[in-house]
Amino acid sequence: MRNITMTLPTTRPSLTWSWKELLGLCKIKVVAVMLVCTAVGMALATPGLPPLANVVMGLLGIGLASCGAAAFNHVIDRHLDAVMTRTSRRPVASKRLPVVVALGWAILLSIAGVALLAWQVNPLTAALTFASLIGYALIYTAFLKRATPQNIVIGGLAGAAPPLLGWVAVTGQISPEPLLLMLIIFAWTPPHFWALAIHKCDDYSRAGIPMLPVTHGVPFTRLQIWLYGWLTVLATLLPIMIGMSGALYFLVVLCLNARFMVWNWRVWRGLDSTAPIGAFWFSIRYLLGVFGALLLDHYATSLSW
Ligand code: HEM
Ligand SMILES: CC(C)=CCC/C(C)=C/CC/C(C)=C/COP(=O)(O)OP(=O)(O)O
Repeated sequence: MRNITMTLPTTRPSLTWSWKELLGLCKIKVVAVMLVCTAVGMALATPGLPPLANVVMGLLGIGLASCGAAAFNHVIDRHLDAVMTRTSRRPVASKRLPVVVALGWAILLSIAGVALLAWQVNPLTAALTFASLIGYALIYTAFLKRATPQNIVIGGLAGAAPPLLGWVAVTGQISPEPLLLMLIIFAWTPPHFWALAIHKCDDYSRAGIPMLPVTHGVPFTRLQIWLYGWLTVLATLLPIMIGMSGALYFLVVLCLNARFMVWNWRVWRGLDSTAPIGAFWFSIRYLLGVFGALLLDHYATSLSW
């Protein structure tokens, strides 16, 4: 009797855990923040409200493709993930989910997302989303991540694409404004990620991944975070300089930038061992704050017309 109860959970895999594991491949929280940036790109693309169909289908398609890219990352990185404490409990790395199932899920999500965009939104959005998917799932994950400490800088282009994708989903064309929004995320990625990489340096070292703190040391990485922090601050001021955003955005971003740079300063000066992980978590609130301010300012200006 005791034997039966102990073996039941492993011999009877049910659909319930399968769905939970499949969802676990999607990096839901990261994709959710990306979709916020996508939605802001959509909103800023037009003076009034963007067409509802483009918004719904665009967010759905870009969301599905991003989840597909994340699932590919879980499959390709399964051996590295298994070695790192932060990632070893992931579904494929821990062998709870078969590789073939995860791969099928990644392909299904990616095809569904890109096809939906091509069919219901426009071909340019589908093409750019596909390029971002390849950029993250293949170029970053399978190649750059293992090859160079600049992996996240180059790979950051794919992660920075969401506001451009949102803009193109509404207008059907690429313009300079969404490229500025992309630049904000692109410059933000190194302070976002290298702060975590310092905190998890031993993990990356053990897995043999050439992240900057592993290859060039923690003090050099702290300096890079400080410098890219300033680049991010400059990038957030560009929408004001070109007249895309106004006083409300400026005020919010001033406060956010001050806090962001205090965190980056604490990391740079190496004041305490908790600064890097604190800076990492703040970076996410910061990005949401900057994009929230862009949205608020856009509609505040529209309403006052
Ligand atoms: C190449 C670019 C990027 C790299 C290398 C990177 C790296 C990471 C890593 C390693 C984590 C920890 C994940 C975990 O423990 O599960 C993380 C978390 C996170 N990242 Fe990034 N990231 C990048 C771009 C982005 C972008 C573009 C966004 C959003 C627009 C984003 C939003 C987030 C969020 C919201 C979390 C927290 C997830 C959670 O709470 O589980 N990241 N990032
Ligand atoms: C279509 C489109 C916009 C695609 C972008 C897809 C996407 C989910 C990008 C997320 C960026 C990210 C979390 C990188 C970390 O990967 P990592 O492998 O370094 O981190 P890990 O060790 O936590 O897996």
